[in-house]
Amino acid sequence: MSDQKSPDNDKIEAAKRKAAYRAVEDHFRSDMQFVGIGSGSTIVYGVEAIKAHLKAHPPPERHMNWFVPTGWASRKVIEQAGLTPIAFDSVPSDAMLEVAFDGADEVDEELNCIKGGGACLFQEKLVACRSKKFVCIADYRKNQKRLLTNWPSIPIEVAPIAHASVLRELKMLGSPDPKLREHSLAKTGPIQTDQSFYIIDAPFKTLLSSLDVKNGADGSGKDGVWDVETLAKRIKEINGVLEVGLFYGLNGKEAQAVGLQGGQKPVAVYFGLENGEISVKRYEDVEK
Ligand SMILES: O=C(CO)[C@H](O)[C@H](O)COP(=O)(O)O
Repeated sequence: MSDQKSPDNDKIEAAKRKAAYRAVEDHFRSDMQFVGIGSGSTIVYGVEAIKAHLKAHPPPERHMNWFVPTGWASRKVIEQAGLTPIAFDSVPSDAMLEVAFDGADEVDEELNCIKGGGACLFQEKLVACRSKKFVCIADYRKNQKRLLTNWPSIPIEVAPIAHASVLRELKMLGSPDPKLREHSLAKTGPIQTDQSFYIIDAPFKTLLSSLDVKNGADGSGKDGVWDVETLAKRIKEINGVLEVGLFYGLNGKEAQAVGLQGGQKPVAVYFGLENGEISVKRYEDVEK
């Protein structure tokens, strides 16, 4: 039976909504031209907040706000709010997105994220990396010291023809039981992404951070213990993998400071808390 109306669920939804409004208040302006919109249940509140902001602060005359979706569902959310979508590949090549708002499945204390619970990780990473800044919105359940604490597995997008060999290689990397994601009605088969690819969910031991490695921990995969960056790169090397749902490395501001286009990590994560407050983790405050 669904727990859609349980008090816990109400608390979670209220936390997401509050975090979304604060993130939009801090990072959205009506004169922005290209804005990325992620996927999932939390970003729906982000779009609601953007719509409210535009109503209260209309854009300059003849100015267009374009919203770049990260998949079919995200495009629907944009359209239903009466906002104007633009496909990622229609954004002019000399333009950056001013900001991208998106959710996450889990966030660690370095702001590394697991994404892809909703199977949209490939386009979410494209959009994050084309944005001056990725701003993440989440509720208190997602806030953990290390990745794979509460969230059980890493979503990986794979070419259908390669799924069996990718499963095999993931086991060789120490994932005890990687699984092809299927529809809840199993007879309809594996779920397909917006690229018509499959998703594999691969559990691993709780991941180390880059600070752990700096402090001497071994994240090379020996005994099945990995750090976020080493594992993400190793999985991405597997033939047939399109993208891995670990967002790590530089964020947009850090990337631009060294002459790169953009980064995978958020510049800030807005967590809605159980008590109705908001906790903001900013990259400036992360111990390096
Ligand atoms: O990565 C994602 C989709 O692929 C989502 O951002 C992530 O799964 C969070 O979703 P929700 O806001 O529903 O908890």
